[in-house]
Amino acid sequence: MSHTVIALHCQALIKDNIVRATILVGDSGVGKTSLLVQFDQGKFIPGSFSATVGIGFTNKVVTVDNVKVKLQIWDTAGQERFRSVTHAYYRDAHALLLLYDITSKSSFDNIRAWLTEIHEYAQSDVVIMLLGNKADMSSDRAIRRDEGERLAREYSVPFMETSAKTGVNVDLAFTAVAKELKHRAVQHPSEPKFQIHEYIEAQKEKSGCCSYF
Ligand SMILES: Nc1nc2c(ncn2[C@@H]2O[C@H](COP(=O)(O)OP(=O)(O)OP(=O)(O)O)[C@@H](O)[C@H]2O)c(=O)[nH]1
Repeated sequence: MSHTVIALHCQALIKDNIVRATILVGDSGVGKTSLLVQFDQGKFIPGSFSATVGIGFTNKVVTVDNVKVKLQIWDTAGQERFRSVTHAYYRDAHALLLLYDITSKSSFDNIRAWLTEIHEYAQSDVVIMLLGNKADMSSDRAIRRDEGERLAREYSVPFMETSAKTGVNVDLAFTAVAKELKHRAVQHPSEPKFQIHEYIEAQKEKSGCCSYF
């Protein structure tokens, strides 16, 4: 087969474009903007913290099983005074990444309040993922990994620890969400139901991620 034919064949396999809105929420300073910059540009900008004002926006395409999933990612401001702006975006969100900072007990304690808000304003079938960010800062850790796991189990949501600084699990978090959204949109009858928890565990094992923490 010539290169041209192979290219055309591959293009034909990319059947659908799925566009899905994903929003990042959590207390101010937990690392939402940094996580998005790491996912989008593969870099971490250290230095002074500049809080998001209102809302930021980035488009990112993830190819899942030959289907392009365009994630429209909304980076919300964690500060209380922007909360009404954030609420307006919940309704249209297909997925929500909810972050706390593993070095901040208050950001973890506030997760229950965030989940209450999400259940009040978002669609009932929204995909939610809980992320414990700043996993590279193990010497300042205030929340053990098993505490994050337990909270996630209580709310039946997938969980992982991430580091926007080192990039650990950042791609995995967004890819797992994109896969779940793709499978919900394009589910072939012969395909078994996608299990996001199983996918995450299998990927973590493959990368040996968790020994980093
Ligand atoms: N060590 C470390 N620092 C991080 C990580 N993620 C973010 N930070 C730092 O934490 C601070 C806050 O990060 P942001 O990404 O601005 O936090 P945010 O959640 O977007 O904050 P708001 O915009 O106010 O809601 C910055 O100084 C970042 O450099 C991480 O994974 N590891």
